[in-house]
Amino acid sequence: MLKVAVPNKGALSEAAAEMLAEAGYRQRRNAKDLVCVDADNDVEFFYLRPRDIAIYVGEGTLDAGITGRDLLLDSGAKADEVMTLGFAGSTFRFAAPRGTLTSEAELAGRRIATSYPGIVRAHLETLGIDAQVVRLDGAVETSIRLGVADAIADVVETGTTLRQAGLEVFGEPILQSEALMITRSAAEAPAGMEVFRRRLESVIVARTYVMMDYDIRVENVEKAVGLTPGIESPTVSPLHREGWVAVRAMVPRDASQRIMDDLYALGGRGILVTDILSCRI
Ligand SMILES: Nc1ncnc2c1ncn2[C@@H]1O[C@H](COP(=O)(O)OP(=O)(O)OP(=O)(O)O)[C@@H](O)[C@H]1O
Ligand SMILES: O=P(O)(O)OC[C@H]1O[C@H](OP(=O)(O)OP(=O)(O)O)[C@H](O)[C@@H]1O
Ligand SMILES: [Mg+2]
Repeated sequence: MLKVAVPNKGALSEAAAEMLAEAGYRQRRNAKDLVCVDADNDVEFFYLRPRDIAIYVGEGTLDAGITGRDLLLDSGAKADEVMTLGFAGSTFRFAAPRGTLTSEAELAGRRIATSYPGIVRAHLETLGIDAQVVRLDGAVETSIRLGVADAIADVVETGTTLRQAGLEVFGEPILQSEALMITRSAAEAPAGMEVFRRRLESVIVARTYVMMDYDIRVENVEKAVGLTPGIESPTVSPLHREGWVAVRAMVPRDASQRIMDDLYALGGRGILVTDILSCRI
């Protein structure tokens, strides 16, 4: 049975469970359950602290996991990104009280609070800066006011938490993070891994693309297909009406309105957009 680690709480947990459910996997009913066996699909899900997931996968105790790139890098575990999952996007950045620090060089000799000491130490080393790293479990934004640090390095999404704490980012972003599927480095894929990967990929594609159908005059079909090239190649079928064809292609969801405008301007009519429920491409 394939063993998969899923975040049991925090920013990744709900979106990960939703994605797995959409991929047709059974998920726990109760937020306190630690394990959920999906016997029909031959997968066992383990609900673990997001921070621990890369460690289990890196050790080979579990076959695959869902975690954040920042957590994977901070852990130093021997696990690799298989694919990005399209949620929990964030930036990892230095911040300090407004108007105090303006560049990384000013961190020399200061205290930096973070829940990600592995990333911060490695980054300071790359920059050649000697500073003290103070490891905290969370809510690091408060640490400066409470006097244990001069700056922080933390996850920033909207920036609301920083603003509320009177802090502002400075220097270059340390890294871009997002949710990932990870597996053990250099391990042979166990049975069922490829099916698991494909199912997650199918959810991402179904979320990212929509199906577009339209009718167009034959003489404009090449131009129209240029706007809707699809993933492999669009389907072009004859219409009963002389001189017209019907075209069907997958298009990126976020570009669909613009593509419809362009198709309409080209003479496309009966342009329909539908959701893709699931797919294999
Ligand atoms: N506001 C956010 N927006 C997007 N991603 C976030 C946000 N906060 C955290 N993350 C991401 O979620 C992942 C895990 O963070 P999370 O805060 O859920 O775990 P944790 O801090 O270990 O647990 P907890 O906060 O429950 O103590 C990381 O990859 C992080 O980048
Ligand atoms: O830029 P924002 O949109 O405000 O989001 C970023 C905040 O979200 C996370 O906190 P979380 O709720 O996980 O608390 P924690 O710091 O205790 O982990 C992260 O650690 C930041 O504090
Ligand atoms: Mg957190």
